[in-house]
Amino acid sequence: MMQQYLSLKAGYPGTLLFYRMGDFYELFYEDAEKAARLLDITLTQRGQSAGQPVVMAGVPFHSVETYLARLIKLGESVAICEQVGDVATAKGPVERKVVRVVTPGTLTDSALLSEKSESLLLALHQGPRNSVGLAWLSVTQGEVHLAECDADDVAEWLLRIAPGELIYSAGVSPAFEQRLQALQQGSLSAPLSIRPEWQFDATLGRERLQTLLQTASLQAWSAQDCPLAHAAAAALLAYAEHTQGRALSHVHGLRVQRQDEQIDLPQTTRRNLELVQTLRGEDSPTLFSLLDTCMTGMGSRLLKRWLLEPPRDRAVATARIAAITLLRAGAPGGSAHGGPWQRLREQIKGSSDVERIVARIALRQVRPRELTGLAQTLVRTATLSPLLADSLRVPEARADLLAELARDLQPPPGCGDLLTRALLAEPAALVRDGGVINDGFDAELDELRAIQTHSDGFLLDMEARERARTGIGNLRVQYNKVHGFYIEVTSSNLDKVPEDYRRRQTLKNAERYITPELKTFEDKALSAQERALAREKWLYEQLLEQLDDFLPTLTRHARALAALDALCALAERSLTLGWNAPVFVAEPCIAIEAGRHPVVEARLAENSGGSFIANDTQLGPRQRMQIITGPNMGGKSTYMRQVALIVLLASMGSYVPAASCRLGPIDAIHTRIGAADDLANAQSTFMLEMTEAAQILHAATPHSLVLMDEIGRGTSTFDGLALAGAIASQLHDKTQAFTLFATHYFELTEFPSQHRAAVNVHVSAAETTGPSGKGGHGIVFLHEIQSGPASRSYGIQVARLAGMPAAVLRHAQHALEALEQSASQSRAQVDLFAAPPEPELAVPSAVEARLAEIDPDTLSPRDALDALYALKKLAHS
Ligand SMILES: Nc1ncnc2c1ncn2[C@@H]1O[C@H](COP(=O)(O)OP(=O)(O)OP(=O)(O)O)[C@@H](O)[C@H]1O
Repeated sequence: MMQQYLSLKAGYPGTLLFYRMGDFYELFYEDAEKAARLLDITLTQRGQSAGQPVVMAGVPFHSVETYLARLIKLGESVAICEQVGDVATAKGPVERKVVRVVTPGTLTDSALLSEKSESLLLALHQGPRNSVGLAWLSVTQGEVHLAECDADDVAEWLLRIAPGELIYSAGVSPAFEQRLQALQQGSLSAPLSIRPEWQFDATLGRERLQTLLQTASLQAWSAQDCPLAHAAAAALLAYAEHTQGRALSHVHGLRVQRQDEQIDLPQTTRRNLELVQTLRGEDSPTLFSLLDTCMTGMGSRLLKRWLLEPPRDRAVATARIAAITLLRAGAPGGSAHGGPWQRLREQIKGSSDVERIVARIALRQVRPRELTGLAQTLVRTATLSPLLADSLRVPEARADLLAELARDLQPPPGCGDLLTRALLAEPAALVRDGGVINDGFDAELDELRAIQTHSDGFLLDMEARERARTGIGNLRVQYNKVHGFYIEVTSSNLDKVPEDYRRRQTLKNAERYITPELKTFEDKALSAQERALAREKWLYEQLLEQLDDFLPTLTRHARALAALDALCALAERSLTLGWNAPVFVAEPCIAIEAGRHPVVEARLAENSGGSFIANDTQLGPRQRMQIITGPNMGGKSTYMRQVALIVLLASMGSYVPAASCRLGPIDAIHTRIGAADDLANAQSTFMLEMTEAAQILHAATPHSLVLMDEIGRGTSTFDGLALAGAIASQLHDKTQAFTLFATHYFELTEFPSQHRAAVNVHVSAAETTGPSGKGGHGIVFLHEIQSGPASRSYGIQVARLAGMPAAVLRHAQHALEALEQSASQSRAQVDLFAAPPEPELAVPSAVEARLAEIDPDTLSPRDALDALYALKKLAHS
């Protein structure tokens, strides 16, 4: 057995091998030690192999899911090795095989997956000239994504895609590998797996994709010209198939993602705007947790994708908004109830996760109860298509989104019927136990089952006959799993036992016997049971084969169901939260009337902390920048974020929390908002602040929205002020992005007087007489954005609100007055925003000129070395 184990294990190095032995999965040697440490299970020793005691640890098979979940969470992979041979006939150890490998990026088991997010596997291929190919997929989803990018942008792509596991070639350069490892130890928590270099082959990748999609060319997906991504796809598919133990026959979709197709939402923006996670790393309250009232996991996952991947092209958002308008229509008096969305949602409610079930059918991992769930869902969703057509009067031929969904929502004919005929209404959890296939579906199974059913009658009959024959009134004929059939006679009646009874078992107060007649019956009944089980297994496999034909239609059905669910959620939100449809225009602008921050507003409503004060925003070619001042706690951050959230919601195709919103083209939302030190990456607050600001200055365009919150505050006043002024000038003059620039530097309120496209606005606050007339002044935040600069900063008043001791406040007030006096005498002579003198026109040095002539890609190693010596010489000459 150890030989068998070791040869299986050799195929799965670096993976924990769960070796099935009876009711346990056992692990041996290092695997056992590792599992014992990670799972806190007992390590034992048994027997000897090659003269050494065998170290082992095991987990019971019925609770394997719990252990798997814990290991996967820790980034481990597990190979599941089952007994596949016949235990009864096996000579030596029964045949075993690894049936699947469970890895963090290729999960398919509903118990291991999060309902609301995808588990993604991503392959990276390092190409020549600083370029990289990416390919990724969710095994439960049926779509492969491809992309190519610059090596410098890989981190941003990876953080955006957030894969659960990352694979790369053993042939990447050490520098590339180091970068990946640094990233993994930082913000990307995905485990890394190294695969052999030959698996990253572009031609192989293209062929594999073509086979999956059953086409001769990838042209229809505009995916023919990305060889680096093809190479990544080759390794991706090989690995995914290796883990599942079979081909991914349900993968029928392909998408090439290009950097300029989506609105760029860098990782900092996602974090700062708390889109799917709060700054503390919790799931709520976030924009997504507020939006997600979907009825199904598929709907939630799709909604999240819409939120995080808004396209730049407005066609998709326009179609979704039009669909939401139709779904809301007819709600009496604009109330939150009674629109078509509500009737549709009642039907969607309780639907199974068709998308994942489809994948599990294709991978032969589906459980009987998932299939009955699918059958019930198909019955429910069969009503959706006519309901959509009816309530919206959407003619089938119309080309809008809802009409398209209505078409795709028609369940594949015959599929539900096949499932209902084939499966019992409440089947057993596992096919292994039998009790899955419906009566009347298969004549042979029915016959085998009949033998078992008739056995009850036979036993009663025999019991009566034997009682009469022996005169033992309490004689019983029974069956149990361990001992089979037997006749039980209590001790007091043993003298009446006839000759032909053979003893089978002795109990405390009784004896159990078998007779030739009972033995013959037992053989027949038990073999019928065994044959029925085998027949059921076979029928189940046949059923899955038949279901394969429905997979493409079921995939479309699942997508349509998810999309309708997400649209209904957006319709419901828009009514419940009082949102309005945005309008897209061609000219660059962000014009918002009475905008609100949806999450802060909801929180205020929940805690009955007063109502949210709505604010307008006007940004356009003539007014591209707002310098926002006002007291701490006044609402500057809230205002800036609300503008970004409204822009994002509109771009994903949702109604928005504003009375009206006109939006021009947007290519990115950048944010620089103070957060905690990134200690893990050894960056100080100020370093991080400057790094993020620099990235924004490089990436932003006139179509970007930029949020800058208190830039420069991480260093000394003069440094900070000087940098903030210079950054504002760059954004205004060169980048020309729509910019919201909140600051506590009063000096910056001078900025608009010298920059035509900038204006001052401030959040208003009112001073009140101090609490209970004790002197000093209090402050009331009005949270209203008004034009012009703030008159003062109120820092000391806010400190008073925070409970600062009175002595400290008096001290601070005194110092403030002195500072203000000296500042007013010395300021004004400095022009913060004057452009610096141009640096002398630099003539390229001899070294630079020589460098420009070199093309590294055409150099042999020898030439490169020569060039290096030549450069060094030039530098010293
Ligand atoms: N428009 C508004 N209506 C109602 N309450 C608001 C509004 N804006 C902000 N608030 C409340 O004020 C609190 C503080 O707002 P915010 O953090 O935006 O202030 P800030 O001006 O950025 O402060 P600081 O300068 O200290 O960072 C919010 O948590 C929210 O409860």
